[in-house]
Amino acid sequence: MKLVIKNLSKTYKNSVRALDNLDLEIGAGMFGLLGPNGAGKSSLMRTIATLQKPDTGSIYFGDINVLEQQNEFRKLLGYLPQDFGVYPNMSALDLLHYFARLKGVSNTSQRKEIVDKVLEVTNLFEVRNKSVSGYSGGMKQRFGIAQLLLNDPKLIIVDEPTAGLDPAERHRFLNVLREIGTNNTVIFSTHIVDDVNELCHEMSILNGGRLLERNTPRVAEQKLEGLIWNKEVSREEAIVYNEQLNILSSKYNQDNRINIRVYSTESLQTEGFVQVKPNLEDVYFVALKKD
Ligand SMILES: Nc1ncnc2c1ncn2[C@@H]1O[C@H](COP(=O)(O)OP(=O)(O)OP(=O)(O)O)[C@@H](O)[C@H]1O
Repeated sequence: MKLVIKNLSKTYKNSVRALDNLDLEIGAGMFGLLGPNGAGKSSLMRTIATLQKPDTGSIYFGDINVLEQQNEFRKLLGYLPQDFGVYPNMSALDLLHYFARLKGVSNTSQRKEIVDKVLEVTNLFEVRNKSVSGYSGGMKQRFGIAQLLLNDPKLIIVDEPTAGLDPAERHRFLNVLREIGTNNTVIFSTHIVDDVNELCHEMSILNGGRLLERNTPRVAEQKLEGLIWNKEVSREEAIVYNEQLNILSSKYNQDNRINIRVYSTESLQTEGFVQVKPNLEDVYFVALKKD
């Protein structure tokens, strides 16, 4: 089923326009919503999850009018918010059985089957008898996924799930998402470019409540072919180039020199720059700069 968003706008009481006439269509698979802090990602996610109302616009999931038929839509939705509250001192197994009962799975053997399955998918089966309140950040995030999978959602929304995870936990988490993304529509927001790179077959960049780029990560990179230049410079040179050129990123290397990546439609070869293969970070920074 397709998610179709049209003309979505939201201005908060403090006059911040968090969503600005946004149009978006998302089909099956893993969709990455990439944007800096304050871009409006959570506002969009909360609006789709029917937790807040937009000022204008419509959202359809298949034939369901999301803003009008909230109860029907929520049965198909799994939502993992950016922060969720504190968990009680209960094991993952007991908590999932409890949630499953709340969701109406009253048959014991059926419930056991569902709970065991979501524990397997999220790689928590081994630690199912440990208290969730004692889980690491990554395990808690995976538990969040386990509990949203209980009612077999058709649309899954995860809002910045990898923020604050260490690299190993981040990878474990991304692997779980990859698994569930093969059979579902998953919208995944993040400010980490590599998350999208590793995971998403389609992506969009959000800034100031507007969508800047909608593409597959690879096609977005190809569009910058020939336009990205790299040079290793001193700190002083970097300051000068910063005045003259469109620097996308500057990274110190081990010799305390700086690799600058520049976007330029004109050749910078005579300046000693080397043309490099565009990456998704370039795509992201070019889109934000042009905005
Ligand atoms: N309830 C609210 N009341 C007023 N302003 C808000 C509210 N929620 C968000 N905002 C503002 O709206 C803008 C978009 O915020 P939002 O949380 O949607 O962005 P985000 O992309 O999720 O950012 P982050 O990565 O920091 O979570 C920001 O300027 C934020 O300060």
